[in-house]
Amino acid sequence: MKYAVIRFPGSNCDWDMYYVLRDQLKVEPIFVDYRETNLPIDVVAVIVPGGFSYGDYLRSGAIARFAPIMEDIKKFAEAGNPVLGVCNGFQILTEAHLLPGGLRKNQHLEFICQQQDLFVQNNQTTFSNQFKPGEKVMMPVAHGDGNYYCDDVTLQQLRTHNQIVLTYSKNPNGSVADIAGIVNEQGNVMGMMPHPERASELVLGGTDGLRLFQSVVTRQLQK
Ligand SMILES: NC(=O)CC[C@H](N)C(=O)O
Repeated sequence: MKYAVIRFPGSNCDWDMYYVLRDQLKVEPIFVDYRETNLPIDVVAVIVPGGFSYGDYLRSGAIARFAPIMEDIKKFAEAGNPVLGVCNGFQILTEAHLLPGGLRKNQHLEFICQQQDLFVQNNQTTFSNQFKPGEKVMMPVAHGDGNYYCDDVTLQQLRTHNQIVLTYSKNPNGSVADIAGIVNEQGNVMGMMPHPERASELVLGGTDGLRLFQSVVTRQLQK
């Protein structure tokens, strides 16, 4: 039962993620290099961590999506397995079309790094079942390109299928409909700009992020 943390050139939240999975969540994490073509057979969840893959050149996540490991991540996702992208991971998953929409430069064109209040809009997903509906939670954001955009038709689809999981209580970046995190229509792929791995220990200011990871474990134990 391994949790794969994918590493690209420029990933920088990989160790934070590994540490939280191992020491706080008590599951077995492994790093998987972007040059690999196959995920190890005993992987039960994939996490694409934050960072600046390929220096954010061209557009955040736009180069990483062509990395060899992405083909197998797509197959893994299509088979219904959980895939979570955080920050740059979210950007990579939209660029790879595993999630709809895209991430643009923050409206005010500045990098933001701050604690952020969020609302849980859907607590029925693989990634949010340990929250109460409408609950206010806190996780930090740290991004320059966190401005989620999708067209009106896509937004309507997101709403119809209950795919909006997290919204900002005070929109920090100009995201459409205050969106901070979404799932795909099947509900097994999630992308979010806030960093749950930086909110998984009291010493870091809170443990709301840990409950997001615990949601994944809970869902797996129910299988
Ligand atoms: N913390 C991160 O993952 C940063 C994400 C991204 N490279 C940005 O600045 O928007």
